[in-house]
Amino acid sequence: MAIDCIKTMPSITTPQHHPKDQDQCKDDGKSFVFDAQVLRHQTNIPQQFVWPDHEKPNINAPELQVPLVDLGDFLSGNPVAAVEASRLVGEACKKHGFFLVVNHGVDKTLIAHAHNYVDTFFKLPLSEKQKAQRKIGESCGYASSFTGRFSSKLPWKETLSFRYTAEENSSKHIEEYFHNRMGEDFAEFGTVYQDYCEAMSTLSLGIMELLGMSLGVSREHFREFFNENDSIMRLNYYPPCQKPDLTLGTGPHCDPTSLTILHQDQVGGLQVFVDNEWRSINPNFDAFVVNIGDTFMALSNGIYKSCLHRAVVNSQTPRKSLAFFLCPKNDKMVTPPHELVDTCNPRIYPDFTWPMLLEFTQKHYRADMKTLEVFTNWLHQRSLS
Ligand SMILES: C=C1C[C@]23C[C@@]1(O)CC[C@H]2[C@@]12CC[C@H](O)[C@@](C)(C(=O)O1)[C@H]2[C@@H]3C(=O)O
Ligand SMILES: O=C(O)CCC(=O)C(=O)O
Ligand SMILES: [Fe+2]
Repeated sequence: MAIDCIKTMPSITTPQHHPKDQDQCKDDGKSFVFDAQVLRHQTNIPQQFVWPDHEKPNINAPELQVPLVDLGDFLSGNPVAAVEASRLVGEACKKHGFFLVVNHGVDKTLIAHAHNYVDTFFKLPLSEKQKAQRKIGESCGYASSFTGRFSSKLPWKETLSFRYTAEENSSKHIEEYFHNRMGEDFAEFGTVYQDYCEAMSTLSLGIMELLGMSLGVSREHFREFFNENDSIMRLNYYPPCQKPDLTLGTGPHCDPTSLTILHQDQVGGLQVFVDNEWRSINPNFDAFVVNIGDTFMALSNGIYKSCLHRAVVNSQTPRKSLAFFLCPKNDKMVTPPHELVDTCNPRIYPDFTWPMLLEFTQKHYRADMKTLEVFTNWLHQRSLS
């Protein structure tokens, strides 16, 4: 039996949000396990994975072609390239909140290794993967679907998430984490993701310069804000599904984090919502997909959009993606720079810290396309009571 239990998640009620709308958990005392080795062959998928008709995917959504932002010349200080890259990024972030970067400077062999080790981990027997099991209320560890938290609209995927902290004198904590959780055989695994996260953190600081420039703020402002960051790395593994048109690998959502740097393998499945329709972003090994998340939308005073996206699955081939979620250090106040606020553009979101929003999505609200709006109302209500 592949599935058996559900746990309770505290729910909140605000004028904008009713727990029922989000299909939060009921507490019937049972527990689900998403065992991909079993489920990938089932032609009748469990009801918990069947999404409502209005959210069912078009697995053949039309491709969206977007201009590639060339970071090579920008990062090496070419002023003409900087103006062009900043124009493209500004346009994209105001419209839909994502863009693709090439010539990013990240070693291709490192990216390939990072993908290979996703296979290594997810092909392990369930009991081995569970050595790194994510606990309820935590954002790190192994999670098979979302089975401990929700009873419906479950994503057809497994994930492995871990923290990456960039600060002066920070140790090789990812190596230690895997060594402690998974044993000595995982030493090299830890080294690869330590190196990958360091490369992602460096790349995200370069992109922060570009975002600062494109918003008319100094190049340094957001780079400094994120220089020390407390980020999350997530490995997504989507097993084949015999009913890919009934379910979703990842439901429609905006990332609550600041900036996501995503690398998808050659299988395809990422879709973004642009001009009122879902469009596919075809895989490109040379490119990273960069999404604006809710926290950066707040930092830009709503000028840049948090990207609405989802992932579909297929009946044949497992799919992998590597997601680095850039997050500010815990004590940083998320507040827009003064250049982005004036009488014509008053503040849209109240000040908050990243741990407040993270806790909101872990304890009170299942991240979707309205997270930032509901969180804002929740903060306002709390400050009145
Ligand atoms: C199907 C889903 C997976 C997801 C929760 C959701 O209902 C829709 C949003 C997804 C998301 C995006 C942000 C975070 O990465 C995440 C952990 C979250 O809180 O919402 C994921 C969830 C996931 O990947 O499991
Ligand atoms: O796998 C993908 O392409 C998207 C994953 C995603 O959106 C996420 O992990 O937040
Ligand atoms: Fe996402």
